[in-house]
Amino acid sequence: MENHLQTQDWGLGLKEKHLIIAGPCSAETPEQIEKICLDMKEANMVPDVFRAGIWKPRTRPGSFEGIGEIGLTWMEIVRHHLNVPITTEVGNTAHVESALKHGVDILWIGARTTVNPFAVQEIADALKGVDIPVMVKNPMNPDLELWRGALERLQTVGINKLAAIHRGFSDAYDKRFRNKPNWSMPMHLKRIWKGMQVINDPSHIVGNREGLLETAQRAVNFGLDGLMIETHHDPDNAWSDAKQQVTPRRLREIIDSIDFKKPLEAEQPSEKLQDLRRAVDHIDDQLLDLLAERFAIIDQIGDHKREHNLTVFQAERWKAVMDSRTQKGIEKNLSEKFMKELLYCIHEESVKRQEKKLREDVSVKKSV
Ligand SMILES: O=C(O)C(=O)C[C@]1(C(=O)O)C=C[C@@H](O)C=C1
Repeated sequence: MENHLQTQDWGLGLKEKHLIIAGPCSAETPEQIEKICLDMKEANMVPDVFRAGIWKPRTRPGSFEGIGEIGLTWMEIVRHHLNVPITTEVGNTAHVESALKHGVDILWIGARTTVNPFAVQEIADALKGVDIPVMVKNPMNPDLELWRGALERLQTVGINKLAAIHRGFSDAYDKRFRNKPNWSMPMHLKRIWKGMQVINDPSHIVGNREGLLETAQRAVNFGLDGLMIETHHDPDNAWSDAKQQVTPRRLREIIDSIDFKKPLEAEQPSEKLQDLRRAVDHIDDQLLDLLAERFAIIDQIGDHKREHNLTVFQAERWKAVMDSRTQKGIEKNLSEKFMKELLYCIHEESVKRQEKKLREDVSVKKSV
């Protein structure tokens, strides 16, 4: 599925790269909305898009679950002061109807909704025939197909103005993050869905104010297309997500500290870069030849195992291979994690190849 419209073609006057989406976690009162807008202007931090949560999915009942539809009437205040498009999260058909009634410019689907194809389909059905951009946050769990599937469900009903948001993934053990980032997943999404822009949401990834800059910078380094950062005039007293919101002034500092890299595609690579890339091409060719050679030998070992009735998986040998190669890799300045992942991958392929041969052999025997 491709040929969706990118942010710069949404008809909202947005740019292509490094969109800044900011605003409070939740709309609380008209006064709060106005104060945030005024502080944004004062700090010279008017975002490209203003965000405000109206309905908040909370983990447990009892905490503030959003102000509801009335908050949408306050968005006129934003239009008056900032004159930028407005986005809010929708989690069901009623939210969609209400958001459309009040002229919300961009919708987003949250992680807790993306995870449920029934819910996404209901929202998509409610949007049939409507011309509105929709951004889809990654599901709670790192499941690329589920993320892609949600975008496809929207495109199938005719929503063509699409973008994705990486807000990290729930992780029961790693408590360094509120939602652990998985940088390879948005990059993978961009690879399989050409032109898909991915906004990064460092607020939900780090869950505090201190780590925002570092995570935002990493997102830019990984080539993501924009940032969504929760912004409140008085973060400590925010009604939701108080710990991770920043003032417009602080947001200005964060944005000014980020080193926005140039997109390389836009210009001709220098002579030096071209030389270095040629060297990489050459090494990759050699790597592939060596891998092909290794697997040719693996196939011979497979034949031998079949003839001598040996199991494909050889735990002791494999442990020795893993340990020695990992150690050698570390000595050559390759990370242990990388070495282990690479070796697992190679081993899995070896086992699959040998096992396939064994199966073929069984089916030949059966047919004679
Ligand atoms: O040494 C073997 O028995 C092999 O088949 C090779 C190999 C490998 O890829 O290095 C593959 C499978 C075994 O579990 C152990 C090692």
